[in-house]
Amino acid sequence: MSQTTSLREQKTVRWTAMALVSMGMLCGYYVADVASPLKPLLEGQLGWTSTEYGFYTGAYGWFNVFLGMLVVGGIVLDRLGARLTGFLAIAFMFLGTAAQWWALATTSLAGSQWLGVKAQVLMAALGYALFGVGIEWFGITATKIIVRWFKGHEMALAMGLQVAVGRLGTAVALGSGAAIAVALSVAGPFMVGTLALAFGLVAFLFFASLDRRLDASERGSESANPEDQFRLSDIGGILSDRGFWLLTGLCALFYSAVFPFLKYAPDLMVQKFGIEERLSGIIPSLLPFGTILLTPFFGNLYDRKGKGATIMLLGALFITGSHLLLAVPFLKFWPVAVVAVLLLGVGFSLVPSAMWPSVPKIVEERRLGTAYALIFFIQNLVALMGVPYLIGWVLDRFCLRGKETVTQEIAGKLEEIVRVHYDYTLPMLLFVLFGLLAVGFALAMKAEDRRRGYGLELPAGNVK
Ligand SMILES: NCCCC[C@H](N)C(=O)NCC(=O)O
Repeated sequence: MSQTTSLREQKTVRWTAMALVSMGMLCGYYVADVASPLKPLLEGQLGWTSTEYGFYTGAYGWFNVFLGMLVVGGIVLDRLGARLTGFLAIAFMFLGTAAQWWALATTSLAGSQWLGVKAQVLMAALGYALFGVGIEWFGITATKIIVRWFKGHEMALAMGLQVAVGRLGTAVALGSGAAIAVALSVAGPFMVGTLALAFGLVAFLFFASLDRRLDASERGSESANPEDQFRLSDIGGILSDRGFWLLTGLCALFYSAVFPFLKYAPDLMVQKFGIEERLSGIIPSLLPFGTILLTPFFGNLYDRKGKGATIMLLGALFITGSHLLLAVPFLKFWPVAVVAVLLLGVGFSLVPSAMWPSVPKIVEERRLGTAYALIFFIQNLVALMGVPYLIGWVLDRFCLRGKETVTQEIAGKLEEIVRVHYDYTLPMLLFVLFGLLAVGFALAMKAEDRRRGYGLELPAGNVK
């Protein structure tokens, strides 16, 4: 069968496939980040501490790391294909979000403890952990789908756009989460997320039928050639590559400076810049909004001009500078926060736009699902589980400045809530440290690329 008759050669069809898959990303990222603007409300209305919030938000990685679900996901993807893995992923996200909705809405858990933890906190955490499996499986599946549909075409642009659609979900979550919670209840944003994921599932079923047609147009299955089948022994091959480890290190450190920051950014706006709780997600939402245009822009630049390793280095420098600005204690005016968040947005666009399309330059296609899963595994362990918990613990242990009881209107009623005050200097310095370490890894990656000739500085069309 000649390449020209394949369905992927039709531009409209491959972009339709990309759009359908991106719906899952949109809804998934909304739920992933919707708790961030709720932190002050979880503390004020439900009596959570920062450590409990960090415990809950770090639960994202529990099953991925401790049950090895990310590696299982990579193997399921490479052996059973993207359609089944994608379907399971959205189903996990849906169930995990419904569980979080229930945990925050029910009164039946009030006052109970499970394993020494507030039952409500643990139930919400377990829901988030299941959701975390789903969104990570979906992330690696969507990336592999893009490689399959776009290789030899606009691959970095498509990956950039897919990430950008996800970031739109984050922006909507940050911008609207607190307002929905104030209007309905603190569980309200999770109800919206559950409904959105049902929609994402339907969109993915449409994609699956298109993908089946792609198979038919190529008269084969997703992995028709036995030579192309993934083998367990391939894991050793991936792990013995220094370039793979440098990219993984950069990924873990870069995302440690960004994703956990997003979990605390609305609270930082309240605590340091004096922004009203209801509006606390607005400035942080500029971050994902900025990346919506910039990530595909830099992805397109990488496709056409190359310079992937340089783009990653620049991105790491931008995030370090931005966190430094936010760490300075006397810079408390909200325009400083806007500038810093915009700088962070540039960094948050530069690194992923070059990092994810660089993986196929380092790892063979048949090993890609597992390679992405291994990278995400380390990222989950460090950036999505360890660091969010660490920041919550640091806040409670070293940064508490006092508490007061205030009256606030919630769902139309006046209620007394507790307002907790923190000094965010130390957590921000930790984010600066992660940025600096990411710069170190980006420099080492650039040197390794020169030595091994991965082609990270070359334009598209040079994938091995
Ligand atoms: N807040 C969503 C977390 C997604 C984590 C995922 N492992 C990932 O890194 N995706 C790529 C990205 O840049 O969002």
